[in-house]
Amino acid sequence: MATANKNLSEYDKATIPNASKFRFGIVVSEWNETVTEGLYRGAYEALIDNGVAPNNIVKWDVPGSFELIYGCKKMQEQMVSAVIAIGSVIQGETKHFDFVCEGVTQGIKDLNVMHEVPVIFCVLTDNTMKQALERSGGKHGNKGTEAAIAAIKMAELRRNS
Ligand SMILES: Nc1c(NC[C@H](O)[C@H](O)[C@H](O)CO)[nH]c(=O)[nH]c1=O
Ligand SMILES: CC(=O)[C@@H](O)COP(=O)(O)O
Repeated sequence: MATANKNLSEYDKATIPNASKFRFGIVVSEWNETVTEGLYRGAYEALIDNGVAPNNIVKWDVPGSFELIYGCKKMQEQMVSAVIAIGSVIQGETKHFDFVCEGVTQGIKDLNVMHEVPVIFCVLTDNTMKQALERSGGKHGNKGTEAAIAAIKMAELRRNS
């Protein structure tokens, strides 16, 4: 289903585990900061809405989405239940977009394979700034909210497995 056919911010609280026992690390790219800070707000608010204490949310900033890989690796070493990687990659004039997107995708996948702490992929890969803004608190909702719910569910799965 395309994002255009669903609102990224919608969730049924009755289906979400209580997250008061969890601690989350959020690593945020500074590239396209208007977008990434909007994603962070969505994630933070959803975690709080589901019982996470403010002092159990740790935020680190990194220069760009490619640095999310190293930042999330180091965040996994903290005492956290799950990590959320937040970035916004927007197509420019060259193929750099393709390499950044592929590199970050593979890097975050590798972190999930190699280490115990789940890393949630909250990296927008858009053709335009308009698309990115629409998915970070605009008409399509907020992918940060979606990522926070995924983080809670994966933290619960890790706790029970
Ligand atoms: N163009 C975008 C970048 N590029 C920067 C890279 O992520 C990286 O920081 C640089 O190559 C140094 O290693 N990053 C984004 O997050 N979004 C972009 O649109
Ligand atoms: C994703 C990028 O690195 C890209 O936005 C950079 O723009 P350009 O391809 O025009 O150098």
